[in-house]
Amino acid sequence: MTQPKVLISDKMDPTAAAIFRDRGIHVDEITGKTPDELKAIIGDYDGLAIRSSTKVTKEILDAAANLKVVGRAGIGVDNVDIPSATARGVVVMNTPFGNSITTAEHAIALMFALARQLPEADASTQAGKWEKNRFMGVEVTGKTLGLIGAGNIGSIVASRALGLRMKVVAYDPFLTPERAIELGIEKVELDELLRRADFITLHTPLTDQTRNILSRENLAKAKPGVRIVNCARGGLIDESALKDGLESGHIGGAALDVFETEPAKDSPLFGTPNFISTPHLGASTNEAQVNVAIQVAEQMSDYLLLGGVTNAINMPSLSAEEAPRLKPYMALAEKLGSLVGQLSHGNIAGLSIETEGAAAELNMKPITGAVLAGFMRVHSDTVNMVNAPFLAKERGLDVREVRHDREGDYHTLLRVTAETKTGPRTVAGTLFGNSAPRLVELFGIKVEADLVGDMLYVVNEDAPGFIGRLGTALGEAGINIGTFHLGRVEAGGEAVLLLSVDEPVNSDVIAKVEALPGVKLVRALKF
Ligand SMILES: NC(=O)C1=CN([C@@H]2O[C@H](COP(=O)(O)OP(=O)(O)OC[C@H]3O[C@@H](n4cnc5c(N)ncnc54)[C@H](O)[C@@H]3O)[C@@H](O)[C@H]2O)C=CC1
Ligand SMILES: O=C(O)CCC(=O)C(=O)O
Repeated sequence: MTQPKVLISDKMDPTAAAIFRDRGIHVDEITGKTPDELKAIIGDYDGLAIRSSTKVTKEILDAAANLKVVGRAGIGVDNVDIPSATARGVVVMNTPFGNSITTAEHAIALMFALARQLPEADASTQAGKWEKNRFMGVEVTGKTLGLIGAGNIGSIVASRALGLRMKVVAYDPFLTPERAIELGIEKVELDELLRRADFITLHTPLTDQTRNILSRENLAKAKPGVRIVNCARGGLIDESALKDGLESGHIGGAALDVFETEPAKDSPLFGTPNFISTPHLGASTNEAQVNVAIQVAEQMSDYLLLGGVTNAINMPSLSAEEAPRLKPYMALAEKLGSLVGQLSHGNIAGLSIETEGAAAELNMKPITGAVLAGFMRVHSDTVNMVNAPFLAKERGLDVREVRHDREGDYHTLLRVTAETKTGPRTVAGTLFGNSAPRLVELFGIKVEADLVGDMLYVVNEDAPGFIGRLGTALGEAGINIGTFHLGRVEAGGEAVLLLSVDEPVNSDVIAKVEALPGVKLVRALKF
């Protein structure tokens, strides 16, 4: 295996680079590049570690010929074009918990800063004004905090607010009543939250549903004097309506850590009364940055070195411990998927993937991903385990997974059945010595073959002399046979031949084999 290369393109705690080096990965830390500069160098790297400054656009991904993984040292992945990454088979990972406490603490800090006008009071005091009567604050005790989004960060904010003796109401369509009880908060609809909250804090990702959630219309519904904190994402609040609300006094204060456009160097909100801002500092503590740096470097190294997948946005998880055990199964799965794909010519409406024996105890998602990758790679060489499930869904392929508890003929078995117009067609394989993939069933006929390199698949009437004629036809074309596998249901019936050959079989040779007496089907295969 060649040494993988990782680029760290945003400022990151040095622990990340140290971990990559310790694990034998070459790492370059090159920050502050323009998109064009990044495009020029990204082709060299297998991994890209980022925070929020690097924008991983389709253009960057198109230039990233070797890229396998993007690791976000943080939570939000809105700076990564996930569909393009998925289409290119690049895994995108984040570190969902490493900076949550820190960000929740920043929201609480901003809430206090608003309640007591700390930035203005500080500026005035340091300007020698001593304006004791100008700064009259409010207590938070007994007030209602409205949480929009009660996930990881929102629930930490809730626990801190309850500790401050606030009442907490939350709007989050995915918050279950049981979880709300567990958190000690009240689940409400957005309108009720707006009507009741003295403070509002936002903790949702930016999605089509949350964009502009505090729109002009919703801000108008808020309780007069409400103080608003946003440490989640710019775009959740209509910034121009927020400015109008602050100027009219309907909104008592607003603290933004995040802006519609970042870096926010000349926001119209600057200078508005009771407005406070920080430059996207939510995650900026020593503790959080060490946490996310360690996590991202470990996760990316596990993927690049062992195939382990943790916290991926576009792929199911696969632990670094499971990965080596699954590796031979994935090779078998890919070969079986590829065999079905090569022999089907696109006439397949669905695939059923079954495991039996030892295979039935394994995490099936990666196995399914590998079957689909093998199956679809027949038509596109950019398909891999990351994008195959998405492509299969796009194509409307019905994919089923079945685990069997029963004992079969083999200690471990993987079976792939294609639903074709002419009925189900099944191939199955096992692992010899727990590591070597072998085909053991081909469309109902028992065979035993290694699917490797160039191969020839022939269906013929089982009759004396056929094998000799086939050998002569291939020999005359200068094609050497490496291995020869024969299977049949009964003597004199239909037989299948699977040959490995030392060179590719071209269409002229296929035509010659097709012309042999008793031949029903010939296909050249490649693994
Ligand atoms: N300012 C900063 O430096 C940081 C900002 N963040 C941002 O904070 C946000 C929240 O992070 P986490 O709590 O870790 O995410 P999370 O995924 O744990 O929680 C998000 C919550 O939003 C809820 N939600 C989704 N759609 C909603 C909708 N339409 N209305 C109401 N609620 C909705 C979800 O159900 C979920 O409970 C993310 O956008 C993240 O990027 C995270 C870390 C640092
Ligand atoms: O890395 C940062 O400073 C930003 C963190 C953030 O916004 C996130 O984790 O979503």
